[in-house]
Amino acid sequence: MTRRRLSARQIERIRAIQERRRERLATRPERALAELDAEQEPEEGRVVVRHGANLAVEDARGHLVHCLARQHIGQVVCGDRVVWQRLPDGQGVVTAILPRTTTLSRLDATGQEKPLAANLTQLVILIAPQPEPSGYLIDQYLVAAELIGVEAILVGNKMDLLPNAEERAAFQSGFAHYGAIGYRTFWISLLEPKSVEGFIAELAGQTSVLVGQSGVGKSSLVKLLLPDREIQIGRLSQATGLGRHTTSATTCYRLSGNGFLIDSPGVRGFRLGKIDRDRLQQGFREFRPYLGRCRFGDCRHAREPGCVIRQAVEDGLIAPERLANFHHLLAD
Ligand SMILES: Nc1nc2c(ncn2[C@@H]2O[C@H](COP(=O)(O)OP(=O)(O)OP(=O)(O)O)[C@@H](O)[C@H]2O)c(=O)[nH]1
Ligand SMILES: [Zn+2]
Repeated sequence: MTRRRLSARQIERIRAIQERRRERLATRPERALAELDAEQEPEEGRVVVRHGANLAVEDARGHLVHCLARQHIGQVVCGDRVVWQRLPDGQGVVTAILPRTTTLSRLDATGQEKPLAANLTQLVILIAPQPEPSGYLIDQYLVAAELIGVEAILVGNKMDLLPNAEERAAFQSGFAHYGAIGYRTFWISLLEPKSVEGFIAELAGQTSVLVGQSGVGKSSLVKLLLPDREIQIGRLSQATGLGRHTTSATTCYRLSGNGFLIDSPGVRGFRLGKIDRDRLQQGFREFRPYLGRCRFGDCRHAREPGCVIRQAVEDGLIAPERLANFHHLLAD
């Protein structure tokens, strides 16, 4: 899980190419399009579906092109910004992956990191009163978000199951410590459309990924967010020749309110891989001001004397359940 930034030069170069293309398209569209095709000059695009070796790339004009990737350029994933070239038959070949800002990865059977999606900006963690939430799982997702370098928001769904105000307040107070360390929290019910508005506004301008336990309402939420999902899939299938496989493929959907949702069974089932103590404690954002200040450099914040993290828990500055989950993750 890595975060890399584009250099100022790279950004400048991409801007210049985009600007030139926009100018040509605006002033002499016929000529510009003919030129593009005739020259088959490398273009930039975004991978919106990946299914095995098959890719659907959205070009600068918003058209979809069925592409295959050139060998040895690395694993291309959904959300990647790529350089591609049109072949005489109208299909394309991806020749390079542009630097990623963020990467969501999983560990494969051999323990190697395999990218699942790229350039996401936000992890949406869905919970509900039923099935009973697991703080342990929430903390795993939060650690992953921290290490990937994306925002995380916590969304409590099915609040209609707690119509009683006291019950609802009691449930919500179990997650107050997340708000206290800066994670935004939303309480919604898909049965009450008004309750979802504030949360939906958080998706604007972001590339979000939705995760959570089975049964919390992920599919239902996707249906609400993407009323045109079937149409988008149909369009992708048709334009790319990928067929209905696109329902199981990782797909970058366009949200109506200016944003993207990257979704697939694989992405929904994403779990934190194995990580060492140093990275793990970096993943607990409220620990960071204390790191390196314990008496022992390799302090595991358990029974060691002079542990500033445990002291912070005793002083009420760090939630005890967060430290407990840190230990649990460390032991796993
Ligand atoms: N009462 C209530 N039920 C809901 C709400 N949202 C979803 N559900 C129901 O919860 C059940 C599970 O929803 P799904 O959308 O299938 O959950 P999921 O997270 O996609 O589950 P998996 O596919 O197993 O990962 C369904 O019966 C939904 O109708 C809600 O806001 N309130
Ligand atoms: Zn310590």
